[in-house]
Amino acid sequence: MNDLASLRDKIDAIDTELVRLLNERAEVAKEIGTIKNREGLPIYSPEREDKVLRSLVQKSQGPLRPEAIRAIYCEIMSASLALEKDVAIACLGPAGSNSHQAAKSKFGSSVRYLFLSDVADVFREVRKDEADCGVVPIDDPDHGVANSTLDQLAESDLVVCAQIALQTENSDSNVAAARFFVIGKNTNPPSGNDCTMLLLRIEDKPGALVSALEPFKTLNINLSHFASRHAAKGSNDVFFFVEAAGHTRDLQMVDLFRELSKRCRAVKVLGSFPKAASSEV
Ligand SMILES: O=C(O)C(=O)C[C@]1(C(=O)O)C=C[C@@H](O)C=C1
Repeated sequence: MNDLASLRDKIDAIDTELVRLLNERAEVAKEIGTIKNREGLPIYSPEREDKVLRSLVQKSQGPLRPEAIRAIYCEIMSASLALEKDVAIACLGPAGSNSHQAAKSKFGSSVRYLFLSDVADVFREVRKDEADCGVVPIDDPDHGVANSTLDQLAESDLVVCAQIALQTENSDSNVAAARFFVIGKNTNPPSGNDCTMLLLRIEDKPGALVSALEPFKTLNINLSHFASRHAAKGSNDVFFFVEAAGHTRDLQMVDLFRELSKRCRAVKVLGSFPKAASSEV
């Protein structure tokens, strides 16, 4: 037998074993799905997916690149999700849009996608349980921050449960990352690698913002993103959206919220979710 044929025989044997193992894994995922459905737990577990991916990337000795491992496991977990429930993800259409691509890079090709025409509709479909989660833009290199998403987050009781970085190419062929949020109804448990999006409502007067940000410095909590919006018409308040390192259940977050509540008109937690993988940003 020539080299090529014998190497292909080897691959056939490995594939047979891989598919057997994948089906065995899928059976376990179905059992997890039965428990989750029985106990009313969320099917999508971003903190668990993040832990699985980080641990596999760390254990892998190559030659597969980390991005390849992430892409393969995105599809494996997508297939698990679809076996656990008829999972639907709402995003901005049409099929093939940046939002759809971002959603597919997180949820894979086994789940169902609903295409909506604006961000408010994505929030509405998730609130009505027509979709399990929604994917909405938060910032992109060409258009900056998506104000419609900030406005919906300020009003809505939905939370940010994951983020997605999508590499996009602009007209000058520069590659940059557009960021999207996954929104849902459930608060994530800690993954050990989280950040928290907060909305601070602050009076529009000198020194108010500096005072509100001071506790982050004192408690040594890193801030990674920052955006502002005027609160409702006729009000003299400004909304500041900040992304801080850590999870709301971290001990130092308790201290942070106590300090913030003294310095801000209102503080709203928009969600704690796993940080993007370093190769994604
Ligand atoms: O561990 C779980 O909760 C599962 O449902 C299994 C699994 C997986 O395939 O590993 C699938 C979907 C979840 O989002 C997370 C992980």
